[in-house]
Amino acid sequence: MKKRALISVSDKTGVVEFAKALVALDFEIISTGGTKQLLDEAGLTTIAIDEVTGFPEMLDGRVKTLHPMIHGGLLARRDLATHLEKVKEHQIELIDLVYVNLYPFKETLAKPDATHELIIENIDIGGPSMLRSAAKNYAAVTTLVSPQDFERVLTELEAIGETSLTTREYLAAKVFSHTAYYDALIAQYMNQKVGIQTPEVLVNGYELQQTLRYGENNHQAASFYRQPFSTSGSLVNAEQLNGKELSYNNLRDADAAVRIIQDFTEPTVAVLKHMNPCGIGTGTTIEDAFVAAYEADPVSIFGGIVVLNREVDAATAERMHQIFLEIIIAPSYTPEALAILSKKKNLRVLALDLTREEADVAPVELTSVLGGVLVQDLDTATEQDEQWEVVTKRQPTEEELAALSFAWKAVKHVKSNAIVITNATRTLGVGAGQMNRIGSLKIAAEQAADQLEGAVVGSDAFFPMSDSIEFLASHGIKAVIQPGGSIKDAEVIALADEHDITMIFTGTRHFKH
Ligand SMILES: NC(=O)c1ncn([C@@H]2O[C@H](COP(=O)(O)O)[C@@H](O)[C@H]2O)c1NC=O
Repeated sequence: MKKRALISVSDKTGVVEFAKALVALDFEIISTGGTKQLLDEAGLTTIAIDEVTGFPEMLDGRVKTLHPMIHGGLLARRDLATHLEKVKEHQIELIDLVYVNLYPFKETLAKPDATHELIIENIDIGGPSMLRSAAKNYAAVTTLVSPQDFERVLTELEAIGETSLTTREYLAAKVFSHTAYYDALIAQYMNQKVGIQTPEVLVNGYELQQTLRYGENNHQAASFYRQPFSTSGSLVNAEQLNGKELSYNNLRDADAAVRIIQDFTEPTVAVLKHMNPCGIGTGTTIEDAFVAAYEADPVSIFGGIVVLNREVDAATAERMHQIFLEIIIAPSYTPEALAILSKKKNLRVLALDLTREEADVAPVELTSVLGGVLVQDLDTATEQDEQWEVVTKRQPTEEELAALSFAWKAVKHVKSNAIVITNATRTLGVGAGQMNRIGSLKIAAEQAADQLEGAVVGSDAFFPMSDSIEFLASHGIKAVIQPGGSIKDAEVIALADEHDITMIFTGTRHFKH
């Protein structure tokens, strides 16, 4: 007896060739409306689904294959006499192979003018049902969701007249991932539609972007997955113009770099090491900004990641060419600049639109912990200085205010406890990740060294002790910006007044762990 294949696909790429190959292997083909029409036009003889079900396709295609004549043929266990007797009793013919791809739900969501009604119509019901029935019965049924697997299946059929159990099981695993991802997209859409922010179960789906050579260390396996709808300013959209493949650590550093630069509008360059900025500089041109970022820390830039928020010109490229760098990220490069940077074959050069996407809902980030994930809104807050409060008697000068604004934008991107010492155009000292605040302050001050005259300090969280103020006073610092909110605020303010220091409270904390 001939074997039976059921083919019902929305994306019809390659389906004619696949069906022809199956027919040549002595399969008969059952098919639904549009798919059948295409196959018939290609000269194949196929069986209409309603011939099998005895029911017309109805309700605008909402009901076509949802029928015991189909699901019985897919689900019946071939090793159980009772099952085989039952299908025989109901004249259900067994189906051996299924190729289904689903209504384009994701593609519909991506259309800017898609109505809710259209989106709902693009939820496939019959397709996933068939895939699940067939995949559950992988002991006997071969299930395909993608042309990727045509070759493997056809090769086995040609060689031994059937697919191997290993292949059927592998394909079933793919199917269940495929339908789960499809449903995750539907769940996400519906949650967003009705405003469920904290669903009972979290079913985010991701698509493989690339496998990585290894993770943080070379004994750790790693891969990179992208969200279904990647946002602009995200590394998944970066075009690599030169250099070695990005590693796990590169991706994390590059991501941190993109986050920093998105908070700056004027020509700005940030240099990072291990996800912390070692220098941030601004200028009237991108070359000026690079010089400022370089001068911020000419030592740590060695092996660093550089992100620039303007097109890279030849002059800036020439400066960067003089230094050993890991990655350069910018929106674009002049041909001359790219030619200069490409002289180093390992230097990773990425072109990326750095604009932060305006989202309808707050973008969230997931952080894994042992046994779960934490979900939070991205820290996209960039406070307006009108909301800031000068809590000391001394008011900032205009120049100090510009420097404090810069310091506040910079310190947000430094690991806590974070202290930056800056002027209005660049960082002078960065104290990152120390276990006490004064420790970070001392590191930043040591780096700023003889540049403290007129410099200001930014602190990502409040000063829990007045010792930091004593330190600032003894180093001649005259202006500080911090969130405020400590039980010792009054003491800290009084001490700042005593030393004629200006202090601004922003009211917003920027911890970064
Ligand atoms: N309702 C059903 O019984 C049903 N059975 C199959 N489909 C889908 O219909 C599509 C193919 O339709 P056509 O062959 O008419 O172009 C496939 O994406 C398949 O997943 C169905 N449609 C949606 O649920």
